[in-house]
This record gives sequence, structure tokens and C-alpha cells, in this order.
Amino acid sequence: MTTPARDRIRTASRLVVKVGSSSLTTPQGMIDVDRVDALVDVLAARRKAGTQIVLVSSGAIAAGLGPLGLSARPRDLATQQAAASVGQGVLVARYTSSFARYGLRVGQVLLTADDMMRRAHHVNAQRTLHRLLELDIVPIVNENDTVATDEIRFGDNDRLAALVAHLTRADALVLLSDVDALYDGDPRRPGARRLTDVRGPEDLAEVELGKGGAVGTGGMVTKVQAARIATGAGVPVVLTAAAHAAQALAGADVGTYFHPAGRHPGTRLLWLAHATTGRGRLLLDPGAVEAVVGRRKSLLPAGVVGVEGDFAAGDPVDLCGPLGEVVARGLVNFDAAEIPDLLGRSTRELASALGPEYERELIHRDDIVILDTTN
Ligand SMILES: Nc1ncnc2c1ncn2[C@@H]1O[C@H](COP(=O)(O)OP(=O)(O)O)[C@@H](O)[C@H]1O
Ligand SMILES: N[C@@H](CCC(=O)OP(=O)(O)O)C(=O)O
Repeated sequence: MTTPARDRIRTASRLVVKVGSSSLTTPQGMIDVDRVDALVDVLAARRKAGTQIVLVSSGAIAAGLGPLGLSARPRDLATQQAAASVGQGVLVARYTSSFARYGLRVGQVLLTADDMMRRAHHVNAQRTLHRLLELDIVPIVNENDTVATDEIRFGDNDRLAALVAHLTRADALVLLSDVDALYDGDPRRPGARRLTDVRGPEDLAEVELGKGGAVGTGGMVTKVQAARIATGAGVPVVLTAAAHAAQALAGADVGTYFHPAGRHPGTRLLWLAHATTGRGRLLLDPGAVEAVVGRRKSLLPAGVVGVEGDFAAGDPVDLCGPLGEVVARGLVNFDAAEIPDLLGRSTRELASALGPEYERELIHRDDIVILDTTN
């Protein structure tokens, strides 16, 4: 049975489907061929019915364990990256032959959080994904694990999938895991209750979000964060087990449905808010907070009283109020080392003292996203 809300999934013309490591690999660190094929059966059928599909697939690290003779997911980043390097090739080879059973081609797209934040790269990724879809290819997206560093890593693919859903203007996001729904607590606990619908944060107030399994990373925390990002951008989300993919895509009452809430904010700013962490901090006086947050103005040097961190022009930095609270994030126009000389001075004064290239804002208002600090 479908519900009117879930009809948005049944009728979607573009879907982003994310599948977690635990649904693709065996405990021995090998690709589970049968489960990959079963997922591809469902996606190919939907593709053949005319829906464009973007697959965000985890599993590179998990699939690299067996070939590298590792018995468990490594803790250190370098070995994780080595495992991802081996496993990603194996994974995509498997998808290539699995989709080929249906005459469908796949294209590998590896993204980093850092790349995606920079406008030129971000626009480029968007263009590539759209072109792949126009060419009737199924893009298979993963984080570019081999180059991501700890600070800029998503780590899990849940939030990456939400941002890809937004970037590609998908009609819905489907998160497939090894658990059939979001429960109000650990699903192995007797009496744990399935949430069928989440309409807003109030529905999650009593829910205990636990850790993931041995190979997954984010657990339910990152899935709920992903759902928040997507629904806040107007994209509905269904979370269920990979084994229920067919029913979920058909709009059946499986898993947990997160109802869309917001409107589409500017794509790049969504990345800035959710895909990045500040490389440094600018401390604003109360007038600057009011101008930036209240009146959505650019940040000028005159309203900044301090600078922390070592960042370069173009990096994301956190904008902090007088109590140190982060109120916004923006892409800064100057290197950290240049800023102390600019603080508290008007742009006109700076232009006459230092030259016309200094007559510009510290951060342009189009490059600022206000952060919701209420939750
Ligand atoms: N409240 C909850 N509801 C459902 N599952 C939960 C909850 N808390 C923790 N989990 C666990 O989260 C796991 C899924 O997360 P994870 O292992 O990161 O999956 P994936 O690899 O699919 O991303 C499930 O196996 C489940 O045991
Ligand atoms: N990019 C990583 C994702 C890591 C991961 O475990 O993610 P997930 O299974 O979605 O929690 C990989 O491919 O191994």
C-alpha cells in the first residue's frame, strides 16, 4: 500500500539512492555479489521505467579489507585510505558488471567535502552529474577517501548523499542500510518501536540514535542528520533496509519516511553549511553580527575584532559573536596573516592606506551562510 506522501518516491523522476557498507560486503571484507546484484536488479528496473538514478555507494573500505588480509576496519586514516583505494576499484568493477546485465553503464564520481565547497569545483561536479544522467549513465558516487583528510572528511556517506540529492535536484533520497527503519532505540532491544514517519525534530525528541555496525561508520546519527539536510532542502527521505529497496522505491509503507520541510536554499550555501568546518574564526562585534545575521550584509573589516586560525583566501571560516558562539560561516577573501592589519578599519581607509585591492569586504554576503544554532 502506498501513502500520498510516499507517492513522491513512487513517482520521482530523479532519485538518489545511498547504500551503506554493511549492505554490500561480507563480514570477511569481500563484496557480497548476491546483495549487489539484488540491489542493482531494483535500481535497473526503476531506471528502465524512466527514472534517473544516482547511486551513492559506501563499501570501499569494507571491500578492501579482504584483499588486504585485514580482519577488521583499520583505525588509522592511512590504512583506511589504502583499503579504500583497493576496495573502490573492486566495488565499481562489481557494479559495472552487475548493471551490464541490463545493458546499463555506470560512471564513477569521487567527491571530497573540500572540493564541493569551492564554487568552481562544485559547479563542475553538478555539471558532470547532470551530463552523466543525460547520457543515460548511472553515476556511482563515493567520497574520495584516498585524499580526504580527517578534518575535511565526511567519513560516512549519509550526509554526502543528502548534499548530492540537493546538488542534482533529486525528487527524493533513499537511504538503504542493514536496519529496516529508524527505531526509538537500539533495534535489538525488545520492544523497540519503528517510526513510520518523521515530520520534524519533535518526532525525534525521544529517539536514541545509536552507533553503526562493525563496517558502517555513522550509525543513525548521520542518517538523521542527512534526513534533516535533505528535508530542509525540500527533498523527502525514506530510510530502510537494502532488502526492502523495491518496496521503498514503490512508495510502500516500509522503513521511516522523513517528510520534506523546507524550500531549496542556494545549493552552494548548503554545502558550505553542512559539508565544511571552519578553518579559522573571525570574532565579530555586536554590530557586525546584527549586520550579517539580521540584515544579511557582507562582513566588513570594521566589524571584526579578532582572528584565529591559519587559513588562506577562499577558505571557509566561522563567524563568531561576542560570546564566541558560531553564528555563520563564510568564504573569506583574505589570508589569515593579512587580516590583523585590516581589523576595525573602514574599507575606504584601507584603500587609501594599502591600495584599492583592499577596498573589499572580508566576506561577500553571497558567500555567507547563517548557521541555525537552535539545534
Ligand atoms: N535508533 C536506531 N534505529 C535503528 N537503528 C539504529 C538505531 N540506533 C543505532 N542503530 C544501528 O545503526 C546501524 C546502521 O548504521 P551503519 O552501520 O552506519 O549503517 P550503514 O553502513 O548502512 O551506513 C544499524 O545496524 C543499527 O543497529
Ligand atoms: N567512503 C567510505 C564510506 C564509509 C562508511 O562506512 O560509510 P557507511 O557504510 O555509509 O556508514 C567507504 O566507501 O568505505
